[in-house]
Amino acid sequence: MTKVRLTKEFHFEMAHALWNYDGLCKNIHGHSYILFVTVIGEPNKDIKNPKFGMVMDFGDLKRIVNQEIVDQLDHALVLSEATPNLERLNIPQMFERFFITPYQPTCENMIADFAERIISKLPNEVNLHSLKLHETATSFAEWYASDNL
Ligand SMILES: Nc1nc2c(c(=O)[nH]1)N=C([C@H](O)[C@H](O)COP(=O)(O)OP(=O)(O)OP(=O)(O)O)CN2
Ligand SMILES: [Zn+2]
Repeated sequence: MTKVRLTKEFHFEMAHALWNYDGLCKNIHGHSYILFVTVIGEPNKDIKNPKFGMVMDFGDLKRIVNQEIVDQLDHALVLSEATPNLERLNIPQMFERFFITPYQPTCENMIADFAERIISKLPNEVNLHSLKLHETATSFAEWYASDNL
C-alpha cells in the first residue's frame, strides 16, 4: 500500500474586516489569498481506468476547490454576522459577492470552513491531508487532518 500526497495551489482576492478587532484589520481591507490543498490516497491500480496511476485527477481537485471556494470568494467581501447594520450594505451594484459568515473571518476560521467544504466533495477513496492558507506573504494558517481526529 503506497500512499501519496497531492497538492494544488489556488489564488483568490478577497476583502474582509475583523469586527471588534483591536488593530488595523478592523477596517475593510483586501488580501491576495493563496490556498494550498493537499489530499492523500493510493494511486489507482486499474489499468483500464482512465485515472490509472492517479490518486485523484488534479483537474477534479481543481473543479472541487474552485466550485466550493475560489469561484465564490474571489473579489468577494466577507464580514462576520456580528457586524451591526449589515442591512445597510444592500447595494447590489457593489455587493454582488458579499458573504456574511457565522464566524469572524480570520485565517483560522476560514481554513476550518474550507476543510469542511472540501471534505464533503472528495471521492471516498481520497482524504484531505492538509490545507495551508496564506493571508499575506508572511502570515498563514495550516489545517491538518491528523490534528482534527
Ligand atoms: N491570528 C490571526 N491574526 C490576525 C489575522 C488572522 O486572520 N489571524 N488577521 C489579521 C489581518 O486580517 C491581516 O491578515 C493582517 O495580518 P498581518 O500579518 O498582521 O499583516 P501585516 O500587513 O502587518 O503583515 P507584515 O508582513 O508583518 O507587514 C491580523 N491578525
Ligand atoms: Zn485581513
